[in-house]
Parts: sequence; structure tokens; C-alpha cells
Amino acid sequence: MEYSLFCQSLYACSSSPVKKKLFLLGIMFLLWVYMLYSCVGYCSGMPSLVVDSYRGKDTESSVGKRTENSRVDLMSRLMPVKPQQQAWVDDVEADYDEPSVRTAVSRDLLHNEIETDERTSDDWDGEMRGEHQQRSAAEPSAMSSFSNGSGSKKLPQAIIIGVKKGGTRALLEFLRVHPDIRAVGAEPHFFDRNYNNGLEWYRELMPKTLEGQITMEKTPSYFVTREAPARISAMSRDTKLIVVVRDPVTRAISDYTQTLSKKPDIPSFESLTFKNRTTGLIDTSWSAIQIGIYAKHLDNWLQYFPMGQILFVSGERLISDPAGELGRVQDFLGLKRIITDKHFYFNQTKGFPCLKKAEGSSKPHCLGKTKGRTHPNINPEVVQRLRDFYRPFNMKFYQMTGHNFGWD
Ligand SMILES: Nc1ncnc2c1ncn2[C@@H]1O[C@H](COP(=O)(O)OS(=O)(=O)O)[C@@H](OP(=O)(O)O)[C@H]1O
Repeated sequence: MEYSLFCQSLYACSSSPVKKKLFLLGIMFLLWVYMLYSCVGYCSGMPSLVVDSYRGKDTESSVGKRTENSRVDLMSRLMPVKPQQQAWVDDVEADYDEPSVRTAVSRDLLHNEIETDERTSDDWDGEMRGEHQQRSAAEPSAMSSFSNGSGSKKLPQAIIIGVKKGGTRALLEFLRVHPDIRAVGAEPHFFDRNYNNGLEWYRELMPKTLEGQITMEKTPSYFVTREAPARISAMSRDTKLIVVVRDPVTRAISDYTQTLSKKPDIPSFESLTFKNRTTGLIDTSWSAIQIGIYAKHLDNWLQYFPMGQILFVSGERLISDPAGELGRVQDFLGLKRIITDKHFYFNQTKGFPCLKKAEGSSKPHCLGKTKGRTHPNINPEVVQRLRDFYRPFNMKFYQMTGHNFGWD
């Protein structure tokens, strides 16, 4: 009886072309729902960036309208996103140099604008590989920080807090070679932009680690964020901090070069440097200049952390002697010196040291084209004026750190 009723409705459905189409659409929808259900376990093991960007989009469109309990449950497993999480998703997308508004966001810190650590997919290549490896032995739910034998997500014990354009990406990429270090590839910007999302949100971004492994992240803007030291200290007073510093004049030019690559119409470096060109007064409100006053920013960190908990890496030596600097970092982190000169080679074309084998790969790996850009020629008089400007701050910084970085 039921069977004949089904056949009748089937016949009715296929009798008119419109109904036939509706019937087929219905079948396709059921198949789609079935596939989605089957995919849950698999998707939760995917790298978070992929899941996150999907989450963000769907949150805005259709998910909110669905009411069926089972489906809501399924969606909440796939897309457990709070509205604030979108901020981080946007940030990651900006890293890929998307041709959108976001490509024009290399901004001035002091004018309350967003700064991005822009990267091409080249730069991310190794990172995404590493992250996927972390996640491939994934837990049942993307939101779970529950240990299931393959490790658990922990808040970072060490953070690369700066400085922008100092060589932070190179340092993190090199450190990821160490078997006892696990790092998140994207910059979480938790202690500056995303603090309201809470520590659990932050922890979720981290890769899983086994006992004895160190969790790390890098966000160079922390170094110049007034609230960051107090916030990191509130998370853990034992957090180890690493700052990659570079000659503030070249750093400023590098910063400017990055902005110029995205906004070719900006004024010249020379005109942005001065408040008043005739008096030679430097515009310290320009973030490219402001970030390089390291002594001032460090002062803020020393209110919350002892000097012994902060390691300063020379951005210059990271290029001329990467193994030497990595040796210091491994000592500081209490790790065996596993990363040595055997891991590096100098790539003549790139003009920088590269990894013989990146994490999770057997292939050589250099950073992408947004790292190591050709800088524009800057008027030597302006460069000299900047050297004079930074000298007292550099001296103070050498004094505070007990290390002469040789910029003067
Ligand atoms: N091995 C290696 N390969 C490529 N680039 C290297 C390397 N080591 C250090 N550097 C220098 O890193 C500079 C970019 O610094 P960051 O990674 O801190 O930049 S960012 O703040 O994350 O945007 C980048 O600055 P620019 O040369 O001005 O582009 C490089 O000089």
C-alpha cells in the first residue's frame, strides 16, 4: 500500500517538468545533507584556516535561519563561530594579498589603522603544510582542546612579539624545524586586536602539542601595543618573549616599502619622515618612525617582565648567521640545539638564507617575495638625519639590553 502510494507520487512528480525538477532538487538536497553529515569527522581535522573562512561566510548567510535541532547541532560543530572571530578570518585573508580593500591596509599604527603582516601564498607554503600536519591527527571536534592521545592545544609558552619587519617570519619558519616547537602560522593578533575573544578562542588557534613541546606564535605588533605586556602577563607571567630587532632606519624603510607596494600613490619616504622639512623635525607620530624607538617600547614591557625573560635576536645576524642566532634562541627556550648550520643554505637568487628542508617537507624553502623586497633609494641626507635621530634611543636600548647591535 505504502509502496503503491510512493509510486503514485513518484509518477505525479515526474508527470510535469516543473515537478520533475523540484523532485530532482529535493533528492539532491537530501544527498547534500547526507554528504555533509559524513564529512563532519573529516572536516574537523582540516586546517583551521579553511574551516574558519567557511565558518565566517556561512554565519552571515544561512545558518542563523536554520532551526531543526539536528541540523543546528551539525552546523554548530562545523561552524562554532562567534561574531568577533570574523576579525581574525579577515586578517588571514589579508595575508594572502587579496585584491580587495584589504590590500590597501598597510596602515599607520598611530592613526589607529590596521597593520597587516602581509604575505603571499609563497610565504605560507611551509606554514600551511606544517599546520595541516598538526591537524591531520585531529580530534573529533574543531573546537575541542581535549587531549586525545595526539596532544592537546595549549596557550603559547613563548611568543615572538616583534618587531614589525625585523625578520619575525624568518625566525618562526626556522624555529618550526625544531621537533619540540609547534607554532601557529597565521598571526593571531590576540593581545592587540582580538583580546575580547577570550583565551579559549586564542588556545583554539594553537596547534596540538605533546608533553615537552613548546607552543609558539608571532605577532610583531605586540611590541608596540601598550596593553600587550599586561595582557600577556595576565595569561602567564612565565611567558618567554622574543624580539627580533633590526636597524631602525632600515626597518623604517622596509616598513615604507611594504606600504608602497600596496599603495603606490603614497607620498615619498622623505616627505613622510619630516614634520617640517626645513627645520628637519622628525615626525615621530608616523608609525614607521615610532616603531623603531625600541627603548621606549621596551620600557613598557619591563614594567611586567624581567629582562631575563626577553630575548633579543639581531635581525641582521639572522641573515648573516642564522644558525648562530637560532642557537641562542634554542638555549633561551631550554631546547636542545637541533637547528644548526646544516639546516641552512644561502640562496644567491633570493639573497637570503633559506632552509634546506622546511618543516614537513624534504624540499628547500625560502620565504616568499614579500620578504626581502628591494627598497627604494632614499635621499642619503634624510637617512643621515634619521641615524642622528635614533642614535640616543639606540644607545639607551644597548644599555638596557646589555647588547650592542652595531647600528651606529
Ligand atoms: N631568510 C630570510 N628570508 C627573507 N627575508 C628575511 C630573512 N631573514 C630576515 N629577513 C628579513 O625579514 C624582513 C621581514 O620581516 P618580518 O617577517 O618581521 O615582516 S612582517 O613584520 O612580518 O611583515 C625582510 O625585510 P625586507 O628585506 O625589507 O623585505 C627581510 O629583510
